[in-house]
This record gives sequence, C-alpha cells and structure tokens, in this order.
Amino acid sequence: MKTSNLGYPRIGAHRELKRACEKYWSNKISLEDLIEAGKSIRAENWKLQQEKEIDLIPSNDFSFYDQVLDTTLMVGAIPERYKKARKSNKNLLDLYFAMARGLQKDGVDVIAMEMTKWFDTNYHYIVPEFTKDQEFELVSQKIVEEFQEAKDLGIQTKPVLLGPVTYLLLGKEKEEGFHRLDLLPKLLPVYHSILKMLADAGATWIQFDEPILSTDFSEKEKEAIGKVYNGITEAFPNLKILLASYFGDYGDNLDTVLNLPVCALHLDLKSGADDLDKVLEAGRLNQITSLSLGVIDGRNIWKNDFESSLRFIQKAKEKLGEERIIISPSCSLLHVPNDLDLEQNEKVLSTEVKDWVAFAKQKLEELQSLKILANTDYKSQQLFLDNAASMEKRRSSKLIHKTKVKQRLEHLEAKDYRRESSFDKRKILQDEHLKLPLFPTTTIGSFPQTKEVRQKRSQFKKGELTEQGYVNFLMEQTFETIRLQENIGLDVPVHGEFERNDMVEYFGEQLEGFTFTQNGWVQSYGSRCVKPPIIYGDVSRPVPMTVFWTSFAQSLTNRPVKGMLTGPVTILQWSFVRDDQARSVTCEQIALAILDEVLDLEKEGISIIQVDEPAIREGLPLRKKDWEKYLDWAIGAFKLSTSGVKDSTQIHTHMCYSEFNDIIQSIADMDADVITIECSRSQMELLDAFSEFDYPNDIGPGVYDIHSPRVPSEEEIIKLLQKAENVLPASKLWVNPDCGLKTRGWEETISALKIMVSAAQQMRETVGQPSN
Ligand SMILES: CN1c2c(nc(N)[nH]c2=O)NC[C@@H]1CNc1ccc(C(=O)N[C@@H](CCC(=O)N[C@@H](CCC(=O)N[C@@H](CCC(=O)O)C(=O)O)C(=O)O)C(=O)O)cc1
Ligand SMILES: N[C@@H](CCS)C(=O)O
Ligand SMILES: [Zn+2]
Repeated sequence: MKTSNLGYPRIGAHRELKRACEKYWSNKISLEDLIEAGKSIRAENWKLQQEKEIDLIPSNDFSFYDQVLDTTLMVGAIPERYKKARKSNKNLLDLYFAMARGLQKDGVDVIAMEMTKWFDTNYHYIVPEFTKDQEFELVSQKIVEEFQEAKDLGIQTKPVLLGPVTYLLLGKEKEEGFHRLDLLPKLLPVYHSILKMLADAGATWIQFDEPILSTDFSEKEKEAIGKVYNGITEAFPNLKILLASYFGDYGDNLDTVLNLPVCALHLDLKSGADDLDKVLEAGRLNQITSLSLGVIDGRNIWKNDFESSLRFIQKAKEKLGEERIIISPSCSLLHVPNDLDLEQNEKVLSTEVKDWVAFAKQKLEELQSLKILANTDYKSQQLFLDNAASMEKRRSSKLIHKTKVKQRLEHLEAKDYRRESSFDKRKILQDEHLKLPLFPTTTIGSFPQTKEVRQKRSQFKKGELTEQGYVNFLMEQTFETIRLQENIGLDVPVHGEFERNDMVEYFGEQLEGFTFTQNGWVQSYGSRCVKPPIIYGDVSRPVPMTVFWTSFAQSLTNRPVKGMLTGPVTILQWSFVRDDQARSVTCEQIALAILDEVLDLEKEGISIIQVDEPAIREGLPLRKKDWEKYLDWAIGAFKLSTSGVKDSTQIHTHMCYSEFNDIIQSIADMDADVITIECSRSQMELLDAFSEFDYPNDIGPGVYDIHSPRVPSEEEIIKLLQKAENVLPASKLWVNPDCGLKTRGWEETISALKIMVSAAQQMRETVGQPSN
C-alpha cells in the first residue's frame, strides 16, 4: 500500500508567498528574492511530506498565482493583448502577473484575464481564453524545473498536470465559430513535449488532474478523455499515469474512465463514496492497476474517522490486494490551512474543539497512521483507540446542540420566506422614500483595508491598543469615508467595513456555534487569503453585530446609508461546516441569525440593507440533477433572512466571481429589490442573460474591475453602461464597481469612483437618446 498526496498548500505556513508576491508587486523586493521565496516554500513542503513518509509526493502543485494560469503559460495560450507586455518584460513571471492582475506601466495598459470559481470551492482560477485559430507552444517549463529542483534535494516527486480536457473546458471561446475542445489536437503535442521532458528527467509517476469528470459530460467530452489518455499511455508506456478527479463521483463518466489504460485511478470517497463499490465490481478495473482511495477530506478540517476510512480500505484490499491500493486525501490540500500546531491560543480555538480537527500537516499524519493501521488488526491499536475516543467526544459534546435554535427552526412557516408585497408595489414605496436619481451610484461595501487598518486591528488583538483607541480609529475612518463619498457624489454611501477582518470571519466571530483560528489561512486567489471560521454547533446571534457601525455612519449623512451584511449561504460556503447534520439545516440556522440583524438595522432607521451572497453560485452542485434541491434550500435561506422587513425597506444583494447565467431564475426568485453583480471583466456578457430572461427587479452591473489596480477611463464605463442600457431599461439600472474595494489603495479608489460618478451623471443626461 502506498500513501499519496494530491497537492499541498502553497502559501507557506506563515503566508510567506503572499508577503513575497505583494512586496515584489510594490517593488520592495527583487525578482530573485521572489523566486527564492517560492523555492524555500517548495523545499519545506517536500521535506515535510518526506518526513511524513508520503510515497507519492506532488510537485508543480506550487504556483505564484494559480495553477490554471500556470498551464496557460506552459502551453503558450497567451492572449494577443499581452503581446506588448511580453515584449517589454524580460522575464516570464512579469508577463504571468500582467495576465493575472492587469498592467498599467511604461506605456502598457492591459486588463487582467477573467477570474472565476474553481468548481464549488472558494479558490479562484484565471480563465483561459481561446480563439478560433488558437496556436499552442511550449512556453513555460516550470513543471520540469520543479521536478528537477526536488530531485536535487533528493526527493523523487510526482509532477501534477492539469489535464488537457479540464484545461480546455474551463476556458472560454473569445470568438464564435468553434468549440474549445476542437483545439485538443493542437494542444496535445505540447502536453506530449512536456511528458517527454519529464520522462527524460527521470519522472515515473505523473498525476493528471481532470476534476471536470465530476461534472455532466457530453459524448464529445467522453471521447476527448478517451483520446487523450489512450494517446498518452501509448506514447509513454513507461510513465505511470494517475488520473484524478475530485469534488464528486465519476457518475456517468465512470465507464469511460474505467476503459482507460491509465496506471491508477483516484476516487474522491468524501464526495463520491458510491464509486468504490462500482469500481470494485468484478472485472471493471480493466487495465487499471491501482486505486487511489481519497479517504481523508481535503476540503474540510474535521479529523478523519479512522473506522470509516479503514472500512473503505479493507474493502478495497480484500478485492484487489494491498499492493494495488494507494491512500490519499480526497483532493489537493490547497483548500485547508497549513498546520494545527500553530493554533496555541485556547481562547481562540478551545482545546475541546481543537481535538476534533486536522489541518494539512495533520492530514498527512492521518495518512501515515491509516497506512500503519490498515496493515494490522487495528481495533486494538492505540492509534485507532485515540481516534475513536476523539470521535466519541465530539459526538457527545455539550457544545453542539441548542434546543432553542432547533425549536425556532421547527416553527417556521411559508410566510417567513416571502416579502409582504410584490416588487412593483415595493418599488413605488421605496422610490417615494429614497428619492434617488436615475442611475443611482453606490459601492459594494468595503473601502480600502490599508496596512494601517489591519495593523491597528492587529495591535488591538494583541492588547497593544485599547478597545477605545481601536474604536476611535475606526470611527475616524468611517467618518472620513462618509465625507469622501459625499464629496465624490455617491448617492448611496456605505460605512466602509473598516471594522471587519473578513466579510465571513467577522460574522463568524460574533455568532454562537462558530469558532475561529489564529493562523488558519487558505488561498482564495493570488496572494489573497481567507481564514474560514469553523461551524461546530447550532448557530444563533446573541447580540447585534453591525448596528453600531451602520447607525454611526447614518448619523453622519442625510443620504441613505446602505447596511451591509453577509448572507447565510455565503457564510456557510466560506466556513468549514459541521459534517454531523445537513448543510441545509446549518444554513437555515444562519439565516435566522442574519434575519435578527436585518430587523435590528431596520428598527434603527436603516432603509437600504445589502445581504451579500457572492457564494450562491459557488455552492451549486456540480451535477445538474442535484441543483434543484440545493437551490431550494439556498434561495430559501436568503429569503428567510430578508423577508421580514417592511415593503419600503430596500433589500440589495451582491454577487461576484461566478457565471450566473444558468441560475438566473433562482436569482430572480431571491426577490432582492436590487442586485449588484460583477460584470466588467466579461464586458457585460452576463446582462444578456438578465435581459433575455426579463429579470424583474433592479440591477447594478459592475462597471469596473476591482481586482486590478488599473483605473478605468470614463469612456470605458460609459460604453459598458450604454451596453447595459441597450438590453435593460434605464429605470432598472444602478451604477457600481464589480465588488468591494477592500483590496485597493485609496488613490486608485478615489480616482475610479470619481470617474464612475461622472459617467453616471453623463448617462442621466443622455437617457432616452439613442446611443451609438
Ligand atoms: C470577496 N471574497 C471573499 C471570499 N471569501 C471570503 N471569506 N471573504 C471574501 O471577502 N471569496 C471570494 C472573494 C475573494 N476575495 C478576497 C478578497 C480579499 C481578501 C483579502 O484581502 N484577504 C486578506 C486577509 C483578510 C483578513 O482576514 N485580514 C485580517 C488579518 C490581517 C493580517 O494579515 N494581519 C497581519 C498583521 C497586520 C499587519 O501588521 O500588517 C498578520 O496577521 O500578519 C484583518 O484584517 O484583521 C489578505 O491579506 O489576504 C480575501 C479574499
Ligand atoms: N460587502 C463586501 C462584498 C464582497 S463580495 C465587500 O464590499 O467587500
Ligand atoms: Zn463581491
């Protein structure tokens, strides 16, 4: 039996990668320093995995920004607009960062490539762009270099490649008249060149990630998988190919993969447990020699239940024999924090809850233990007994169940899930009350979280700054931000979210049933990380969470301040969720806690309340057959959290980072009075869906990309607004950025917002006139 790992967190135990990248981007360190930082993280990860006796240690799981963008650079799918950046940059890394973040420097002005959710996770990848005449060429040899780098350290690794079918399908056609899968014959030679180089360098195992196999496939897609892996195994008979899909079962694609001549097949037994029995049926493995059993949850932080994992392992062992079994996490450990040993403050993560969880390093130790136990009569082993005791302590803990919360859920009725009147009636009342101009301008909530803001919070948390000192500082920031928004001319100001570390963690910290960590960072995109809270028990809201800051901001202005909350589905999706009850139940508990807050804000005179739900699309199951059930409870939870308000209170929601076309009906069912939505990177493509569908309520399509420091021009914004006005009536349109401004600096924020407001003013003057 072998142990294997599919990928290790690459940000470093103390977010070294984040710090190095951000310093490099602001010219504080050299390229050599940045490269060195990457090298040292890789070495540390490989050595740790060697120490934990992992047999198949991954390489090329490291990335300076994103593994999909790495693949784009590897195969040379560099969009035309970066040609100038390519010429002006001597090194590939600068070109790579220009593609990820856009570039405005030395006469080059290019926007970034689109970014979207990696399957149903909170990780974001850079979307490949393809043209009809797309050519591919081997540009980056990163995978070979990193394999060699590990080898030089005496560590034989298993290079990880994003499979060509997943790579193409995750991309977008940038012009009409072709399907991206048609590019396969042109793409495959580059993959073959890379495999040849890896084979020459001494690689034995290669991991191909094809998570797209967890989604619904057409016949054409099945054929493509067949072609790719038959071709590769024929061309490289000495390479051992491990084909890995994760985040679900193989479903209808199982027959296709079982017919492939690959050496090993990975099963995600955390989200596709049924696959094991199917695969073990006599004769079904055909030419596949080994099974990789993903028994350890690569996406959640709960300690592995050895009893359940060993049952899977024993079953497979009985049918196949020990030598054909590989045990592994269900997917890359990219999605969990690095090391639980760094959590040493009991006041943050109590000893009781800490005993129930495992981070990446601990998951490697679990693999090590499972390998030992699987080869013994495990029931009497101390390793096993300790694990069983932890499981039992969690099951019977008094921390988890709250009768009051459960009773409140039992008494919910249909009327709790809908607004009193229809949108048309509400809109009349809201217009009368708010008196906003056409094309009202607003922002999505957060303003720059500068180093100073984060430092003050850090000092307060460490006890170096008093609570009063911290609150005074936040009040000053809020005061100045309200004044600034008035000066810029924004119609609906916000308080700025300066008091929040993160839009989910902040709420988690104030809700019962949640706990959090000090160092539980997980990469969200590029250098940006999040520290997801842990939901371990029944959820409730003991006291108001945001009323103080929103009311304070409202007291500073006559304009209507928009209250700012995170919605129940997003809180659920961006937390580590308890696995001892259905997600839908936990979500409903969170919805009631948010409802309490919404009603308290309304009571304090706040007449616009935004309940952000950027993660609604992300939570959508990967297979269509499971959508309805999910959408039912997810949309239900949003409605539960927002429906108790008066007709005159305007509910906004906000969504970003996803493609929403396929759930437009459900978005309409949310019945938010206004939805602000990310649109600019896709040049308002999304609005076609809203218009075709005849979306009934008001919409604020994002008019500029906030992920890039680039300041948009007024013409650009006007063009986008005209595009919007062509497909939707002006009376429905709001004007706002794509998302919150927390990652931006003040200078670019102020410039961009001034331009945005001026563009809205121009639009007001031209309403009704044909645009050209
Ligand atoms: C909107 N998005 C979000 C997602 N998920 C979330 N959970 N939250 C989101 O907002 N998913 C989709 C998108 C992804 N986008 C982002 C955007 C921005 C970030 C981000 O800025 N992350 C920050 C960390 C935020 C945070 O929690 N900060 C804390 C701790 C700050 C810190 O690092 N402190 C220093 C000390 C301070 C100093 O001296 O400088 C330290 O601990 O070392 C806080 O503000 O208190 C990031 O920096 O990556 C994430 C996802
Ligand atoms: N209100 C949040 C939403 C981000 S998705 C913000 O502005 O940062
Ligand atoms: Zn957003």
